[in-house]
Amino acid sequence: MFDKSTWIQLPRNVLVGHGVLDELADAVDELYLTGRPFLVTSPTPNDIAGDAVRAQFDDPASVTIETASFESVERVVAAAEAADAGYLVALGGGKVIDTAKMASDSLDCGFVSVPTAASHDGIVSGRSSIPEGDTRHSVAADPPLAVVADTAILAEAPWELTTAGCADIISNYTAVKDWQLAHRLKNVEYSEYGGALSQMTAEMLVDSAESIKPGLEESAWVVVKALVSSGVAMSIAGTSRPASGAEHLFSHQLDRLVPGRALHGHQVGVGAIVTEYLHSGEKGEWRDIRDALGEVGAPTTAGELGIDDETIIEALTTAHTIRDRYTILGDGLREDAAREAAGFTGVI
Ligand SMILES: NC(=O)C1=CN([C@@H]2O[C@H](COP(=O)(O)OP(=O)(O)OC[C@H]3O[C@@H](n4cnc5c(N)ncnc54)[C@H](OP(=O)(O)O)[C@@H]3O)[C@@H](O)[C@H]2O)C=CC1
Ligand SMILES: O=C(CO)COP(=O)(O)O
Ligand SMILES: [Zn+2]
Repeated sequence: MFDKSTWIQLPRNVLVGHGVLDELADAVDELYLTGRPFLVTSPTPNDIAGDAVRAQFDDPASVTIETASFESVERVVAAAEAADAGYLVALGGGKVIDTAKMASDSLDCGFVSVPTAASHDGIVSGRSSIPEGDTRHSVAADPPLAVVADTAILAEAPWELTTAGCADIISNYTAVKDWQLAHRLKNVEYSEYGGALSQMTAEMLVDSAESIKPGLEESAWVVVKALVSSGVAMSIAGTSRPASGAEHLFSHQLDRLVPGRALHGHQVGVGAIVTEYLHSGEKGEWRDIRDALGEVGAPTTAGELGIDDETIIEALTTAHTIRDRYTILGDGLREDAAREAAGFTGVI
């Protein structure tokens, strides 16, 4: 008997372009949402666009969070319940969107994603990435009902946020390789569509790398479209596997060892250089990854991340413990192998 089934959830409206923030209320109207709008944001995004969002709604309520954590999710849920919120509007970077995504799931209400930085591919994904103690959960959560990505705001954000988004996309190369490896060795379910879309998204971004330059709004356009596409790949796959492999485990471990030191996208990019070396060896494609990162202006070394060599080695040798996700790291990278890989690739 044929017994496969799948449920792919995607946003209904995706608005990307100059000034689309002004169309937020129209995009929300189209969704037939009812009740009081509740804005979830963080300090900088609130300063940049909080008032512009609030001005479009009657009687909005809001909360500001500082970290992506289960405590923040609980705080948002409690504040939204107290405000009798009908739906959430997430205005900010990855931590705000992940927190609002989980809170809306818990509140059983819809949410709308309004990214202020083209820094990560969680903008439309059906996953939340939340750290807890020694581990980091990739939690299934309904994706946004709509995404409103104003390229005027994204282009004004510090350039490093955009290069972090590029690196999060470039890391799809190694994430897909890890997923295919886990499929072959551990029979992990693999989605051809999810894998192909993720890989194609990385290829298209790298092919456009020349046009990704600071000060050009078109760069924000190219990058945010790739981030949307990568998020769709995760939604198709029903897992973050298309966009998160060993390079992400390495970055999550860095978040524990040296919290807040470097951006998520920058860390996963440097991680991808090393894990590509582990996949394909000295003559392999790690140079292509490094050069693609370099071309968009993302870090390629520990020094550029502002992280010392020993912390890089500790993260590489312990990354496999972060979660039960089989990758090229297997049951752990030996310290001498980690030094060889990071040294040969020039990461340390
Ligand atoms: N769910 C998923 O599928 C995915 C989730 N992620 C997660 O997303 C997070 C990374 O996202 P990222 O956006 O890098 O991290 P943050 O949300 O922490 O944002 C990074 C910094 O940028 C600031 N900021 C945001 N917008 C602007 C702006 N327009 N101008 C100036 N500063 C701005 C933030 O300010 P402030 O401090 O005030 O917030 C913050 O200091 C990680 O937690 C990662 O795990 C990443 C990829 C996929
Ligand atoms: O960052 C992600 C994809 O870019 C997903 O994060 P996780 O590794 O927590 O699933
Ligand atoms: Zn990522």
